[in-house]
Amino acid sequence: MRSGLGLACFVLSYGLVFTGSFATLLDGALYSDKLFQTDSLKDPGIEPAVMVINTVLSVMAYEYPTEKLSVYLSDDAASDITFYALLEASFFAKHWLPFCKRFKVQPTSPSAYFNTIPSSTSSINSKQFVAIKKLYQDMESRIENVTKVGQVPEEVRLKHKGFSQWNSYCSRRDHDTVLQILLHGKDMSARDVYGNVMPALVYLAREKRPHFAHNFKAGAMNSLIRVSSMISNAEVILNVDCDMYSNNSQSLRDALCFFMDEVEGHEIAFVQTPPCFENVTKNDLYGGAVRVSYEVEFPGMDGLGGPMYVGTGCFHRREILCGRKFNDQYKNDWKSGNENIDHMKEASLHELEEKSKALASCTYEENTSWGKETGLVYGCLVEDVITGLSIKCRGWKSVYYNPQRKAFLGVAPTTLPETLVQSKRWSEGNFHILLSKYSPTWYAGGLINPGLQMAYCYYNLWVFTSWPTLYYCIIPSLYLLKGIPLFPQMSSPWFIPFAYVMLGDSSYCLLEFLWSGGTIQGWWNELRIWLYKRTTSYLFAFVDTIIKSFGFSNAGFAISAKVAEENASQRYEKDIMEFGNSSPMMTLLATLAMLNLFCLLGVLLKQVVISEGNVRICKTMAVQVLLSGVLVLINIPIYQGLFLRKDKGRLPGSVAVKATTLAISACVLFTAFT
Ligand SMILES: O=c1ccn([C@@H]2O[C@H](COP(=O)(O)OP(=O)(O)O[C@H]3O[C@H](CO)[C@@H](O)[C@H](O)[C@H]3O)[C@@H](O)[C@H]2O)c(=O)[nH]1
Ligand SMILES: [Mn+2]
Repeated sequence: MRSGLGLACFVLSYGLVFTGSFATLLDGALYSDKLFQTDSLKDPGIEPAVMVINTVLSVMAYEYPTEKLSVYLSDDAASDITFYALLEASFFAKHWLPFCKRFKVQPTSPSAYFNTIPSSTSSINSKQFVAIKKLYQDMESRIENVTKVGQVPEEVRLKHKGFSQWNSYCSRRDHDTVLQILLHGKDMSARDVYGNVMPALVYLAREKRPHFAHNFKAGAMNSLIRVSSMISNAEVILNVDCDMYSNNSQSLRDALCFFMDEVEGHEIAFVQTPPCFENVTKNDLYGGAVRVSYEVEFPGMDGLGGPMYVGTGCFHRREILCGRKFNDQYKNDWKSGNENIDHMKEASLHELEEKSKALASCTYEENTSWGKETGLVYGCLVEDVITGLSIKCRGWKSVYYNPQRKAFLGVAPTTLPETLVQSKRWSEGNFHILLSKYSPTWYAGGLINPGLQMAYCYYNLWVFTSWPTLYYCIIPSLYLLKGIPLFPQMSSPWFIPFAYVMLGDSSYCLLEFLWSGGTIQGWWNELRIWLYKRTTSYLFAFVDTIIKSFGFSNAGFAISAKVAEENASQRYEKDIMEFGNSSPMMTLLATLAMLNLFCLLGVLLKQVVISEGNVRICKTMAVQVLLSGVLVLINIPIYQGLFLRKDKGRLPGSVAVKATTLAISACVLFTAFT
């Protein structure tokens, strides 16, 4: 394979602290006890610097000609601690990269590597292993100390000119662009310990001002696209979230092969790898692995023009991301790429920095097509999916690349509230696409494959599934309590279609799940999450979208937490569900669980008291009993969380009171007045 293509890796980070405008009341309530408190520099933060640099180091160590590789870190919190960590990483990389090359290290994220390879069984020369591990641990503890203190020590600040850029810094939402080229081929000192060229390494915190929308991740990506076009202008861009690391140092070459394919390569805009997570447990309590999507749905879409762009672990062709329309002439157009930066060849690094800084200013995009036709599309909570769709509508295809050794591994949410908030963001974003300019229902018609149109709709219509699900969680149980059958009797032929749908659907889903590598317990857990997402996330996303469309609030990107406190992690490992707050979402879930419990208990009690025997109820209302029964069984973790557990992750007493009162009132009112 020709190794001529340049690659820019974008690592996106929100930095050490939680920032950004929180828009919705619902999110606000949900996050109030967890995230708002992290708004202090001393907090370990939701995206720890050590995690971020591990991502950076893992992509720097790709098996690829280093002079063609540049890595950009976007720090949306503009934290000097993250900058300090990156500076440390740039020194450590001088040892780490040659070590990875020499011993074919996998994964190339040092922390993941040291965690997976116990030193005793290592086949690697143990002296070198011990030495590099020590270097890493020393660096890690220095960074952790600085994070704990919340301040970079004065003597370190004085040693690197980059820190002076924080002199004019006001707050995370109000600061100049901070840009520092830490490693670059032009700089003779940017060599590893054996004197080899290293990949370029750039720190960027784009300018932010209170009165300018920063457009969250999409805004950060667009700044990176521009800044990198000045510094390296590589033809291919890879973007990785800071909570993922490269787990397969070959995957970059493989991905580029798709673009360079002589027959179809010219049609391909991006190559998406599945987001996989290293922290999902065997039975995947929160359904974080999204198995069926990545093992069944995405390969399906691959046959219809290619999968969606899902934001991380995706290789893009720069020009196409910047708005280029498809035409057949695009073939073999690779060489034209780097003319743009030829004129920069003579410039000094300082000049490069200054020129690039201007591209990350918050006024740069005014009256331009950035965020509309150029770069990532703004205004949608799943900026990636809408951007991918817009690219497809311009005539391009994409490729799904799912190598055996996963290309990237990340962190999935480890609590129920986080899972539900993330899913709310996704479903809200997807609903937004349905209503947007690029709606697959009308705009995309004729532009993309009808099958792909349907696939997009499948995701875009998520929010609507909340209504039937809520109906089935409430109404049949209430009618059961009242003694009114809603479904055909078991002896009636009309029962057959119901039985067919119930059995057919659940056994098909189960098989699909097992086939995708899951366990039976995992399927049951996923069924629970399926239910919880539909009754809370999707409902709240729907309501929020309506409220927003009347202009009452703006969309906000609720960042997913990346670290959990010690006890919570232990519970996570043991598959004990973590609730831990009294948000409206938790109250709603608890109320539905209590309602079903009361209805089922009520009806059983009636059977005992009015000794008509169990025969009648089984005959006339079997489906309702089954439905309530399954709902009660699936909600067992909620009952435990409400009444049996004492740890911090349980449901608070106030939720128990609210849920019980609401559920009893619903039962009483329903039986009395209908
Ligand atoms: O204003 C922002 C907000 C987020 N990010 C970064 O965006 C990434 C994704 O954010 P995260 O909180 O981790 O969200 P997830 O729910 O884990 O992300 C999934 O969903 C997002 C869309 O909702 C996609 O963009 C992501 O790629 C996908 O992994 C992280 O690296 C963040 O640092 C920014 O740089 N700036
Ligand atoms: Mn994430």
